[in-house]
Amino acid sequence: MSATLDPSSAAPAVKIIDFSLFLSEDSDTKRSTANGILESFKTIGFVCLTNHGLPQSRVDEMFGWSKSFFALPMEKKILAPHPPAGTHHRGYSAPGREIVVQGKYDEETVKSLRETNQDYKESFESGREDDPVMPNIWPPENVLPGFRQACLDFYWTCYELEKNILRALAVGLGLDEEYFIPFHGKADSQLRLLHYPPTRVPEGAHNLSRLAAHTDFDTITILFQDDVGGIEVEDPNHPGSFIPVAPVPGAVVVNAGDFLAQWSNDIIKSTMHRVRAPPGASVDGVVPARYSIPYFCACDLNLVVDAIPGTWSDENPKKYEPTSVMDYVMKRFAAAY
Ligand SMILES: O=C(O)CCC(=O)C(=O)O
Ligand SMILES: [Fe+2]
Repeated sequence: MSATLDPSSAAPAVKIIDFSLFLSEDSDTKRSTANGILESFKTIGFVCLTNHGLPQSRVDEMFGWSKSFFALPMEKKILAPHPPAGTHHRGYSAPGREIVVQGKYDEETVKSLRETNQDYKESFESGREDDPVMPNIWPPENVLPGFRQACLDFYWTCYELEKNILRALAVGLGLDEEYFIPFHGKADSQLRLLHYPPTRVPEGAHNLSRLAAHTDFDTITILFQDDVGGIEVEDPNHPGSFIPVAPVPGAVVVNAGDFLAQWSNDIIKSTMHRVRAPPGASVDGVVPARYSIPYFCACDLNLVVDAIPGTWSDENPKKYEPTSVMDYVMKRFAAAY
């Protein structure tokens, strides 16, 4: 049912679980698969799911749209500008320096990026079209015809997978399979397209950072990645030491966010992760581009949630007060931008 990515390492590698076993009709198989997923969330906060039911052709298509969007000239991409405030997290964010986008990588630039640990990426964020809190910001339709609809279609496809993973978590926690669904009924999620441009690695330099270590602050994140690699997860037993999550064809990487950790009274872990230019991936000193697509699943913003039943007891009391999702999420968005 499951395997580890790096059996030779003492670190608890991220488990690979065949999600079709949860989707099966057999209740024992379902339960043991759900238990495996929950166990991964409790130990390392990450799991890799194969056979998750979202057709690979849809994923490939979305990566195609992402490449087309990021390949547009800068003056077109900034027609969908991310607003200055992080609390309206939609639209296009350029890399810290335009020189990076234009592909002029001089050693000084790379060095200073590395020293300041500046994230070396560009992104495009979208959500559901009728979101009153964060309306979408699209490029004009004629800039990339079909892009808007493709993002929306993929968003709703991810929402189906989100609900199935939430069902597995509920079963793992011994709750009714539908427990988490009404908390995520509005689909207040966010689809993020990410492009890490090719990077020249100066001679002697190691471990170029593409995305600084952070935790996500949602319920769960579903990550689609290309085959370049580079995402790494902090080893819970050795803080400061990171474990690579190798790309598995057709799989998604799923991780718990801070909101779920808190909601679960901290029995589930939200683990630090980062993206680095994978060592050994460079060709003539240039690390290839990385494309990834995280889909962040959040609770409905209008709700107030209290600790999940079964995660607290007299011996292990609730650690947190009931929390307004809107307050929690907005504070984090404001701080992140
Ligand atoms: O690009 C990746 O694989 C990671 C993205 C990520 O962790 C994030 O956007 O929060
Ligand atoms: Fe993340």
